Parts: sequence; C-alpha cells; structure tokens
Amino acid sequence: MTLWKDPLMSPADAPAPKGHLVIDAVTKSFGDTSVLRGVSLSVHRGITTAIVGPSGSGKTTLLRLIAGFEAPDSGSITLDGEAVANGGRLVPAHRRNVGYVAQDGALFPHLSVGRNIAFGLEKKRFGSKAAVEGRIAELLDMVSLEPGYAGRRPDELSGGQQQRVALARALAREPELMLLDEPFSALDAGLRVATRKAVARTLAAAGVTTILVTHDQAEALSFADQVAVMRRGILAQIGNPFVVYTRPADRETAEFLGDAVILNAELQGSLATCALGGIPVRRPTCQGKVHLMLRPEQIRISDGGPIRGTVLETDFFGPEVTVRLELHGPRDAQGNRQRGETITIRHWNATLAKPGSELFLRVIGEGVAFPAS
Ligand SMILES: Nc1ncnc2c1ncn2[C@@H]1O[C@H](COP(=O)(O)OP(=O)(O)OP(=O)(O)O)[C@@H](O)[C@H]1O
Repeated sequence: MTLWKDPLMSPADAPAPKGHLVIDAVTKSFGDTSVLRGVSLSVHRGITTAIVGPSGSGKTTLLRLIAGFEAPDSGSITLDGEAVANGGRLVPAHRRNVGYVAQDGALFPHLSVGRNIAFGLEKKRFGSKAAVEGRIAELLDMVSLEPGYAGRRPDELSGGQQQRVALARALAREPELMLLDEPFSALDAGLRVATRKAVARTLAAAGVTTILVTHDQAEALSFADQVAVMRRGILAQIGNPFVVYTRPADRETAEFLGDAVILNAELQGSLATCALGGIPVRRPTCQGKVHLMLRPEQIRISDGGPIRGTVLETDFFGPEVTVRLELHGPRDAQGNRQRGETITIRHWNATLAKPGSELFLRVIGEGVAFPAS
C-alpha cells in the first residue's frame, strides 16, 4: 500500500491510513545484509503489540526505524496519519512523540533516580522546582515506586526497579507510542513476570500504544493484544495471541511459538486421519497427505479407548512431567505390531507415566494441517 494511490486525490483529501502506527513494505539493509525484507504492520491506538522472533531476525532494527534512529531504504512509516518516514521525508526521532526503553534501561549512573526521570520532562511546562518534584513523584507512583526512590542512585536499585525507572523516564515525555526493546530480558524469572505485569498495567492505564520486542514466546503471548512473528526480516504472521498459538500459519511459526506435536496424516475435507485417530481440522487449506500439528496439552491420558502408546522416557519439571511416547502402529500380516510415531506430551501426574508403561490417549480440540511437502 502506498499512501497516496489515487492520482485524482490530493494528499490533503486522501484518507489517513487506519491505525496509530502503520508500517508499509519497509525494507532495510546494512551493507550486503538484507535485514528487513518488506515489513507491513498496522497498530491501533492504545493496544499492545509484541514482535517476537529469533535472534537476528530484525526486531530491533524495526523498532529503531519506528523510533527514527534509522531510516528505511524503502517503504513508509506513518504515525498518527503523518508520514514520518517515506521516500526522502524523515521526521527526526525527537519530533516523533515516541518513548524508547532499551534492554538494560540505560539509566545515567551518575544521576539520581529523580534526575534521571527529570531528564525526560519538559521543564518549562512546570513553572517551579516543586512542580517538577511533584511530577517525578507522580511518575514514580505510575511505575509503583515510592517517592523516596527519587533520591537513590541507579546502582542502589534492583534490576526490576531500574527498568521501572527507565519506563518512568520514557513516560515523562508523555509519548503516545512506547517502544520496549527486550526490557525484561536481564531480569530473573520471578522479577521478570512481576515487572512485566507492572509495566503492562502502567502503559494500559496511561492509554499508551505499546510495541514490545522479545525473543521470549511466552512473554509475547502473555503481554500483548497482538503478536507479530518475525522471521528472517519478514513478519510471518500477525494476530491475537490465542490465534497465532492455536492456528499458526506454517510449521516454522508453530514450532517457534511453543512445543508442537507433528504427525503424518491424511486429510479429507476437514477430518485428518493419523496415529491419534480422526482429528477435526479447522478451515483446512490443503488436502491429502499433510503434517498435522497439535499442541502437547491437547493430548490427554485417558482410561481407555483405541489409541495407545508406550512410554519411552519422562522428564520431571515440578508442576508437570513431559512424557515421550511411541504410539502403537497397526499390526502386520503376522499380527506383529509395527512401530508407530513418537510424540511428546505433558502431564501433571508424574506417577502415571513410567518408562515401559502403556497409556491410553485421547485428543481434545482441533488440529492444524500443513502441506506435507
Ligand atoms: N548498524 C548495523 N550495522 C550492520 N549490521 C547491523 C546493524 N544493526 C543490525 N545489524 C544486523 O542486522 C541483523 C538483525 O539485527 P537485529 O538487532 O535487528 O535483530 P534482532 O531480531 O533484534 O536480534 P536480537 O534478538 O539478537 O537482538 C543482524 O544480523 C545484525 O547483525
């Protein structure tokens, strides 16, 4: 999509593209390396989008283009209806009303927390020193820190607290769009979840449109209203977290977003026949020989039934155990059972699955079919 397509329509008459942020066919190379190969994404006001993808897929580069730290080679970026990057036109970073929080927070180590936050404030708007102090206290409150933290130095805070100060500093500019570049990745597991929730609450309360870059699938699925899966410089799929997890567009996306059970199947209409029986497939796009994808949690241990497997090994993780099973194949002419496909499922009861034991299995929900080729 180009911005002004209709030659009879002047730019002033043309409708603004939908969405707070619209990225259209953006490309970017560094030397011979093509990093973004035609990225298009539309982000509505006030929602949270997670861009998730493996290391080196181009996530940070895209974020830097949105912020205005780099210019695209081609394509356009439109913020609030204004083209901030399009051909020769490039609105500089400081005029974009965009906040940016980097992976390490990047606080100024020699300044107090209060001075760090004040750095983001337009001081002339606040007549007096007391008004500035009041706004700093308000911003600390927004990120759930007591006003007393204003006097501390960054090295007197935990990693999670430092990230929250970095967010407060970015919020001080009252941006309409907040860009978060793996801001939780340096935190340990517990702090990471708590900080992520606090940040999500703060941004939602302030109504700020947010884009989070992460390589952590679970973080993307839990944080965002919209997930964009980046792979080798393109967005392979964009959708709400439930849809991209349960109905991934292709096998690579399926395997990137979580554990996947992939079985050979024969698809006729919307029923796939595989070693786990007949499984319904929603809106199939192919027929015949397919790879059928199920999530491990869709496969349940049951009390009986036609589908059986032998436990090969288990891996205990505390709240759950992963169980690798060989499914029972059909019997040959001599009545010997043939070896079946191997799958891995999850179960909460470790005592149910001992290596060598036989289990009955059943499948809940629908599968997703990908062409076998
Ligand atoms: N300024 C630059 N000059 C040259 N190459 C660059 C530059 N910035 C990024 N790259 C290259 O672009 C590719 C994508 O990098 P980018 O940081 O966007 O990926 P990413 O998906 O954010 O990765 P990670 O999750 O590891 O941060 C990498 O191969 C990187 O080396």
